[in-house]
Amino acid sequence: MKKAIRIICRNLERSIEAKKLLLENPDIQNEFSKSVDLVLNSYHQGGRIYIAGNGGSAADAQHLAAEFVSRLAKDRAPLAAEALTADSSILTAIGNDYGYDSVFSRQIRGKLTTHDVFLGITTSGNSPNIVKALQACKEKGIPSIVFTGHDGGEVRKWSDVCVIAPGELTSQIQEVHLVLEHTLCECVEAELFGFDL
Ligand SMILES: O=C(CO)[C@@H](O)[C@H](O)[C@H](O)[C@H](O)COP(=O)(O)O
Ligand SMILES: [Zn+2]
Repeated sequence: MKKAIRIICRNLERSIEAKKLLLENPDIQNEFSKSVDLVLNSYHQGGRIYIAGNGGSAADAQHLAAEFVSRLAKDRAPLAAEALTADSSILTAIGNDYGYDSVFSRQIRGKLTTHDVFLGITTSGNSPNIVKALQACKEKGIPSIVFTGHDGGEVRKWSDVCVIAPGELTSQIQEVHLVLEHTLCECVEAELFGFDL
C-alpha cells in the first residue's frame, strides 16, 4: 500500500515535469498552434480529421475522434472525424493481406482527399505504420500532423506539422499528448462555433 502511494506521487511529479516543459517551450506551442490551423483549414473546406496510432495512442485516436463527433464540453453540431484504428475487419484484412505496416496507409489512400487532414500519434516517432501513413499523405497531397516525442524520430521527416511532446517515458509523452488532443478539439470547436475560451 505504502509503495503504491510512493509510486503515484513519483508518477504525478513526472507527468507535471513533462507538462511544465511544454508550458515553458514557445517553439512547441507554436507548432501546436499550426496543427490547430491545419485542422480548421480542413473543416473550412468541408474535409474531416482522420487519426491513427498504436496501443495507447490508438485509444487516443478514438478518444479524440469521439470528442469531435460528439462534443468536448459544450453543446454544438457534430464535427466529422474518424479514427483509422476502429474497424477490426479493415485492420485485419489489410494486416493479413498487405502487412501491419500498411494498416493506415492503405486506408488513407482509399478514404482521404486533399480537403482532409491526417493526425498520427506516436511516442517513439518510429512506428512503421505511422511513417507509411505520412508517406501516403505526402504522395496524395494530404496535409498531415504528428504528435510525437523524443527527437521526433522518422515521422518528423514526413509530416507537415510535428509537435514533439517533452518526456523521457512513453507514459509521460502520452500524458502530454492527451493535453494536446483535448486542446486541439477545444480550439477547433471554439473557432468554428464562436465559443469563448
Ligand atoms: O500505452 C502504451 C504504453 O503506455 C502502449 O500500449 C504503447 O502505446 C504501445 O507500446 C505502442 O505500440 C507504442 O507505439 P509508438 O507510440 O511508439 O508509436
Ligand atoms: Zn498506456
